[in-house]
Amino acid sequence: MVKQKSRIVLALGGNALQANPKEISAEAQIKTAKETAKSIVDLIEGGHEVILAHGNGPQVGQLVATYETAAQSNPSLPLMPFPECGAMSQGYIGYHLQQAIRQEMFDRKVDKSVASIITQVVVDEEDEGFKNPTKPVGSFFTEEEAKALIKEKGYTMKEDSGRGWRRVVASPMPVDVVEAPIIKSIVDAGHVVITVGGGGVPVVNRNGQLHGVPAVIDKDFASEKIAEILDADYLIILTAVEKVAINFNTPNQKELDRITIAEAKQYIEEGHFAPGSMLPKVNAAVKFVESKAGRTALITSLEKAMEGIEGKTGTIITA
Ligand SMILES: Nc1ncnc2c1ncn2[C@@H]1O[C@H](COP(=O)(O)OP(=O)(O)O)[C@@H](O)[C@H]1O
Ligand SMILES: NC(=O)OP(=O)(O)O
Repeated sequence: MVKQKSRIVLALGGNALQANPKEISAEAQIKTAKETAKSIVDLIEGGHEVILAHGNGPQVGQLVATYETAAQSNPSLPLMPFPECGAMSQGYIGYHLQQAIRQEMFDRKVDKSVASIITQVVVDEEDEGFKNPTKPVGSFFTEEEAKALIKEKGYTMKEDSGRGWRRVVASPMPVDVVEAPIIKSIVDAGHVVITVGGGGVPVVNRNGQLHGVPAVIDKDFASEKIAEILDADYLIILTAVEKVAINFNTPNQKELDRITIAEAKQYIEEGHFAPGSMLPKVNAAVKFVESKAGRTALITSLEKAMEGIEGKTGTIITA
């Protein structure tokens, strides 16, 4: 599917960072990042320009909750706001990916550098997303545990795609990527960049000054935004499933191979994709393909990334 020497924005889903979503430890993430790096360096070795984005839902939720728990037992400890936790998550996830990719490139004698950029993403203060929290973060809970957390901490909690209950937070749409010129210069220089981690730290522009806001941008939409800005040829969203399905999790489930944006929009309208999980991926793919002629999006699993790129599997979204 992918032409030689393409510019590809690769959005890494949660399973590219933790094999087990219930275990959000540094050790587990380092191990998974090493596996993930292999698929990424396959692409780089294939001559493509790769821009990496990644999620942070489990990590940012864990960081915020850890500070809350610490402050409960010791009120002299400060709470850490969402934007700061978002920046921390970008830092340590980027560090794990950087180490893994650097090593994999070194082992394969690929002469490139890799760096992550703490990326700020501008959002609109009036975005409807601030009124209706939709972005699942942190760990999974049972319904009973979730109800206790709603009562005790005032969290908004929702069921997440049949996998359990999670805290949900505001998720405004990305408007612009503050560090885009630096990101572009790294890509143009032939190096590998990790950016818009966790969708980027959400900031609002008040009279020219940037202020962090408590929200978590969806990394699929932020990946789409940077893909447009960098004039990428492909947006590839890697997640836990090989293909997008209609009638998902029902006896009539049908996996989709190649769909047009018109078909994708029809399936969205019919409610086939779960909000907070598959829906933003399909919406981001549609937005990217619509943004300029010749752009293609692919949604597949990390394990099948190379086959997907060769056009052998995954769900391909074209004009
Ligand atoms: N229609 C659908 N087709 C395929 N997967 C779906 C669909 N609707 C919901 N899902 C779920 O969405 C998940 C991907 O979303 P999520 O786990 O939030 O992504 P990420 O990999 O970015 O963390 C899949 O693993 C699957 O469980
Ligand atoms: N920020 C974000 O979209 O994270 P996840 O992909 O982990 O949900």
